[in-house]
Amino acid sequence: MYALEIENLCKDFGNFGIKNISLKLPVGFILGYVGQNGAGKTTTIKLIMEQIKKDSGEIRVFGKKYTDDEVAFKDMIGFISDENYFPGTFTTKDIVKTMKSFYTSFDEKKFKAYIEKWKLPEGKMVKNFSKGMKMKLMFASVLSRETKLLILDEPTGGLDPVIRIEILEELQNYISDGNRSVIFSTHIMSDLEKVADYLFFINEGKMIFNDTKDNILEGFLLIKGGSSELTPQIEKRLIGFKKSTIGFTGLINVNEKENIGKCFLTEKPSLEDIVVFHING
Ligand SMILES: Nc1ncnc2c1ncn2[C@@H]1O[C@H](COP(=O)(O)OP(=O)(O)OP(=O)(O)O)[C@@H](O)[C@H]1O
Repeated sequence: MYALEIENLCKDFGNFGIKNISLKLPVGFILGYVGQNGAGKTTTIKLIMEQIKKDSGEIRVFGKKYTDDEVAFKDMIGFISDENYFPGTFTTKDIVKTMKSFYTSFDEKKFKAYIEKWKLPEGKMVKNFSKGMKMKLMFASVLSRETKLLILDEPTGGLDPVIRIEILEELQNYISDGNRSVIFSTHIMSDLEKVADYLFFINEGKMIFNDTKDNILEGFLLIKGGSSELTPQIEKRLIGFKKSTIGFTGLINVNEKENIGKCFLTEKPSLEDIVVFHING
């Protein structure tokens, strides 16, 4: 069984669409959902959460569809978006009251421990919290429930490096018993390098690649050569490239190495290189 299984998911908005997306996230792992602004990350997340209706396809969380049992489906999921979803006038006390009324598994003691650990002010209204404090508050509320899958839409965007690292550590703790999984969208490649086990790269609503992070890093090579070496034959083998005054750098599939000849310098790409050259290509 998979923590999250998506099969042939489609949603057409007219000028944009999610086009036949499929993915499988095994239990006990973290998947990074990557793509440019407007690539379709939030739309995919909203489709999983049934905040918008899909046109076709199947979505299962731990084997269950939303339509099997809405409450049980939502109970399994902890959702965090990059925007605070608590009313601005709420204090931590109001959050406890609300969470208790919605979720039987909400553990007030655990919540209070997070509030203390992260030094979140108890009397202050949420609207007066900083961005990092609001994000920690959402994490505290979600992590104080019994969930199996965290779905996070840019949870670390706009946060300082210290808070980002704390949050990434929480994600690793969350999956450490091997029974839970995380999917998170992000633009921050260093966060993916730190914690993601799997990567899904979406562009213009379509899947570009989807594999373990290690396979993706091993699957491509950077090649470097002089300007005159960038012949049309070489160019067509490149996934993407950039030119400089003295030469070019391009990305190839690792199994193209034999076909491009030996005159080029090769280097292992970073995740950022892989993503950027795919987009430029
Ligand atoms: N309800 C809607 N109706 C019509 N178009 C929509 C709707 N929701 C999203 N879109 C379009 O879908 C496209 C993808 O948007 P989405 O928010 O999924 O991108 P994203 O990858 O999350 O981008 P970002 O990184 O900027 O958050 C955009 O062109 C957006 O305008």
